Amino acid sequence: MSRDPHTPPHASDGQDKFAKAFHTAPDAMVITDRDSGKFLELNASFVDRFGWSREEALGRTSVQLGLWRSLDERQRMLDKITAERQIDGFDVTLITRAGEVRSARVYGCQIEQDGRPCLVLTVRDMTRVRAQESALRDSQERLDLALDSAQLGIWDWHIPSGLLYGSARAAVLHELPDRDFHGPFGEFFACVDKTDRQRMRQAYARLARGPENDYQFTYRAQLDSGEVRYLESRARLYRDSHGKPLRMAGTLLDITERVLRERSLQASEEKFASLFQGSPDPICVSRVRDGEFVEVNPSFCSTFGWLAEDIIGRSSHQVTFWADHHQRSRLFEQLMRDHSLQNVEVQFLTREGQTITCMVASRLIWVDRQLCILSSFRDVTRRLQAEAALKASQEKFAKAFHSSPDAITITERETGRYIEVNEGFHRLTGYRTDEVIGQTALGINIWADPDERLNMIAALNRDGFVHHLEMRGRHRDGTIKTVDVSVEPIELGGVNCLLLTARDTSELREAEARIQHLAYHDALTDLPNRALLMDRLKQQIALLQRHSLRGALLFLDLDHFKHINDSLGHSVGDSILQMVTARLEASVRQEDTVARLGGDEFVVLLTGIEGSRLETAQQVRQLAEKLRDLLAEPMLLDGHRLQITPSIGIALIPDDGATPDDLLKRADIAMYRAKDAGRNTVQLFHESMQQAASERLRLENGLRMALARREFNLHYQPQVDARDSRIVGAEALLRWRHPTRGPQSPASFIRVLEDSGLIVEVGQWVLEEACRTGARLLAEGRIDLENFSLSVNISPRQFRQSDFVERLLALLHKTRLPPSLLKLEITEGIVIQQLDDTIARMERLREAGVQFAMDDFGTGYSSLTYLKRLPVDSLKIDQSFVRDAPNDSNDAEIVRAIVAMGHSLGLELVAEGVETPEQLALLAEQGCHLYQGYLFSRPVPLEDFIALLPGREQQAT
Ligand SMILES: Nc1nc2c(ncn2[C@@H]2O[C@@H]3COP(=O)(O)O[C@H]4[C@@H](O)[C@H](n5cnc6c(=O)[nH]c(N)nc65)O[C@@H]4COP(=O)(O)O[C@H]3[C@H]2O)c(=O)[nH]1
Repeated sequence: MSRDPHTPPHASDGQDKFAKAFHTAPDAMVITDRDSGKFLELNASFVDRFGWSREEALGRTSVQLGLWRSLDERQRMLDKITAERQIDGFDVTLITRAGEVRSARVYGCQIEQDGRPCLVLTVRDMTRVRAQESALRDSQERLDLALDSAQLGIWDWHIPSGLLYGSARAAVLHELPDRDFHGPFGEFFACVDKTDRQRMRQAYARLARGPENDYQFTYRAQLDSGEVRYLESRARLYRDSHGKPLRMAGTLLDITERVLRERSLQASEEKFASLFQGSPDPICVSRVRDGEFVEVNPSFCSTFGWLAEDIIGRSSHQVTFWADHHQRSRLFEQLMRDHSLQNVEVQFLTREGQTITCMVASRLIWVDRQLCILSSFRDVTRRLQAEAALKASQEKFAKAFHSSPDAITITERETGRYIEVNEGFHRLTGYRTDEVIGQTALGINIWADPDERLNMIAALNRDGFVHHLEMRGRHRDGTIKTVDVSVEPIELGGVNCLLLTARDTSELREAEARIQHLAYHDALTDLPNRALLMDRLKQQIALLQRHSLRGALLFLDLDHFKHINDSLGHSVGDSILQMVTARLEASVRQEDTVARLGGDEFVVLLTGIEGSRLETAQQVRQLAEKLRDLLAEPMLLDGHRLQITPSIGIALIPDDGATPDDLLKRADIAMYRAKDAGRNTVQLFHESMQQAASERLRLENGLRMALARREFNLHYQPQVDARDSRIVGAEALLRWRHPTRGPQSPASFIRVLEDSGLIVEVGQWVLEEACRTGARLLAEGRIDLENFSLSVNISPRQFRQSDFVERLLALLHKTRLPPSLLKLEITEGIVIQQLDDTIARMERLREAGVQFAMDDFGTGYSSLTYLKRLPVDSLKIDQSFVRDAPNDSNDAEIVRAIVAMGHSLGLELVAEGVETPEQLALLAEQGCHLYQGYLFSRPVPLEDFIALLPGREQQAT
């Protein structure tokens, strides 16, 4: 570009040549006088560059021209030339005539010209170069700054030599010293993780194969500290003209933070995704713009019944998700305003249309640059239901608590203080709720027995609960009550409490005692009953045996009591039994037992009697006689003066039996014997009586089979009109012929039939047989409907059958016996019991034509009162009066009175048991002409009776 600036122009070497070079040099050149500094020569480039013309500059100095910005700089330059005789590129800053600042580099040397030391100076304008350099430097700095601020390191690998340049930053990133690296490739990348180095090689191999030249690779630098640094290398491969890799240069960036951030982001995204997917609560994302579901989790699907693919892409409106659209709009507005919603209770509809109540939380989020709503739901339907159920149950329990008839208290376990008591507690103790809350049971002295209280606490501590412990509690008025106590531990608001239930069992206990008493006592007389008697008897037998003492069992039966009961009514009967009780109790010792077995049967158990059997028997008999006399004392009841006599049977203990059953049976047997012996007597049991009792049993058993074996038949006793000895009727009388023992006495077997109840069945048979006979006699013309009646005895039990009337009418219908031919003989016993019912039955039968006769009239409590009301046709005068009437004026008087009564009531009179003409005469005298008795005929079998009847021809006449 220019000649060597060190070579000054030399006059002696051809002045023109040098001058030309001097003047045409592109750099500014001057020759100055060394000592004065004045310009001696200058070239055109100087004029060009500095603006001073040759004329202006020659003879003047650079200082005079104001070329220097810094005179110090000029001086340093001059000093350097002086010292070194030349300068080879001294950078200076000069100023042109126009004031422009120029960077220049000065070359120069000292020469001799005309004997004067001169300086030849070449001033090369470096302004542009400097500007370029500065710009370069600036851009380098900016690059460095950028790289630095980007934290980029740079590297440059010369592939053929394997040498690598790395910037200080790149070096530091590789944990190399903090300066530029110049060294082998391997050394630079020594810290790269082994596997990454392998990958790096592969990546380079791929790159080297071309055609790509850009390279990006992330690898891990293993630091000495054990940490790992992630570095991202971006580079470009430069190839030679043959395409062979020549150079590779690029940057290096520490992306550890980013990698870690990305990783944690990824982890958090995964976490969120798994939270979203795995959340037990339903979650959905819906778009604000159109309300469409963007994402739903599995719980959402299972809760609301939608498949994800069915609901995603559809709006909540389209799938009818909200139960209340107004609420939806309201909440949407609120969400838009507040950006979030917290725990709002909302009702949604499932796919099946079922309502589910949820607590909903929503907030706005951005998903793929779209504003969305993230909502999570908590299904509280069950909880609300459970809460409602709990509330209901709490209310129920509160109700139960307060309305319970039992006393219920809740106390704090630690202090024993009452927290709650109910109305039942008030009733039981007298304390009101407000008086006891905060108090303790001990404080208000609720428990009557401190030991019982301690027992309860011990049981509670031992078993954890108390169930049905009987305790005694104290009412505030001091009364003690038996209570059944149960205690359960409960927890209330984290506080250990005790729930105590106390039931007042005082009444229950009393009732139990009453029941117990009733079980062992007779309700009417409050005497021990059979069970208690047997119990005491058992004890006494053992006791007496142990002490070799004797005792006795007295069996009392009131004579004709049934009759009294029937005739005067139950209340009179009851009063009699109570009076008998009082009399019995008053006449025995405290240790003796008076018991009632039922009906009119009493038992007296006498104990602790000393002496032989004989002595005891005597003693007991005396007492029994005393009792008999006492009971026989008249009683005044309901205006009636009554006399009750007992029949008493005695069994001695242990002589007559070793068991309660045996003793009672034997006393009973003795009592029967007393009855048989005419009543109002005392009988001591004797072995022979056992036989009589056995006989009775045998009789009963025989009777049970008699009907089936056809052992019964009927005898007929004529009823006669004495005036013309005409048979006007007959009484059918039952007869029993035992297969081996022959005919049995009706007097004994009829009583057994009645006692055993067999009379109902047998009586029916009698009626049937009698009706058939009557019908036959009528059919055969042996009797006359107008002048004959057939009497049949009806026992009270038979008459009391509920369907007696219907049965009889049916029977009459069946046998075709005209009802008017039948006459039912009833006793006062039938009549008195339930008088109205009796009359009603009799009326019904009488309407059908059946007649009634009152049997045994005079023996009972024959009273005009009821006789007037009874629809009877005839009275039968009992044979006991008839028998003695001729000799006994008393009986004759009774007969007269009965006949008079009969006549005044318009009743027919039939006298029974007429055996003698005297009797008949007396009756006739009184005006009673109809009779029945041996005088005319005994009861006879049917054929014999028929024989007594007048022949048909006779009858017809
Ligand atoms: N000494 C004596 N006795 C005479 C005389 N004339 C009749 N008799 C007896 O007096 C009883 C009259 O019957 P009753 O008073 O109804 O007394 C009857 C009656 O109450 C009852 N009876 C008899 N047959 C039946 C029956 O089929 N059903 C029911 N329920 N009771 C019957 O048995 C009782 C006794 O019957 P019988 O032993 O047959 O005794 C009969 C009869 O044989 C006489 O001149 N002198």
